[in-house]
Amino acid sequence: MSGGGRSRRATARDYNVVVLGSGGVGKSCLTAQFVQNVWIESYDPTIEDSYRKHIRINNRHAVLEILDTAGTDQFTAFRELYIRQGHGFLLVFSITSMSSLRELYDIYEEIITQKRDNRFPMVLVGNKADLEDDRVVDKSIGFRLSREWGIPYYETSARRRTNVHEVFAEVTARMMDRDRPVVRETRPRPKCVIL
Ligand SMILES: Nc1nc2c(ncn2[C@@H]2O[C@H](COP(=O)(O)OP(=O)(O)OP(=O)(O)O)[C@@H](O)[C@H]2O)c(=O)[nH]1
Repeated sequence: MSGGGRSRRATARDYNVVVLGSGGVGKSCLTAQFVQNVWIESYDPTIEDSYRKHIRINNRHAVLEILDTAGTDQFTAFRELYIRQGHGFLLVFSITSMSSLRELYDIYEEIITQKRDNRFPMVLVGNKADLEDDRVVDKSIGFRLSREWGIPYYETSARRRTNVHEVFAEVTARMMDRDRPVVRETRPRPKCVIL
């Protein structure tokens, strides 16, 4: 490293964020909105996509390597590998599908078992919150589960760009907090907008 002051970017830490959840819940749309500010109307099942994005949280800079995973059943074999790579996870379901929420139970268990840590950085994400008329998962269920798991719950709409940045900011803040030794400063929580 050259003399003089190190740039802020040079001190940035890389984090792997893995976006998990069943097929069609909106993992790719959330990721595309966060990384590229674009909305994707069509459904093209993902095999695996990764993105790189710089983010600044409470004056600290991080580089996120975001892995948008496949939700369809034939790819569950890869989940162990995804989990091994992750420093933080977005657990995504659709508020229009109770089964998509149920499928997260196994994923959550797999994470805490593999990481041997039930405080691992994770955020529970109820997507498609713009489809209120089709809602089958009540907000109270999401909040109850998030309390049980000890992780935050956000409702998002990739379509309307609601809370998209917030969920990535929240998991990043948690990954950063985890890196800190002993004394933790209190940080303002990223604002959560519930639709
Ligand atoms: N109304 C609405 N539709 C959404 C939202 N997010 C995603 N969708 C739609 O849901 C469909 C599936 O979205 P994807 O982002 O491809 O879902 P995925 O979870 O990545 O699916 P897999 O790749 O199969 O795992 C697409 O037609 C999207 O346009 C949302 O917030 N609101």
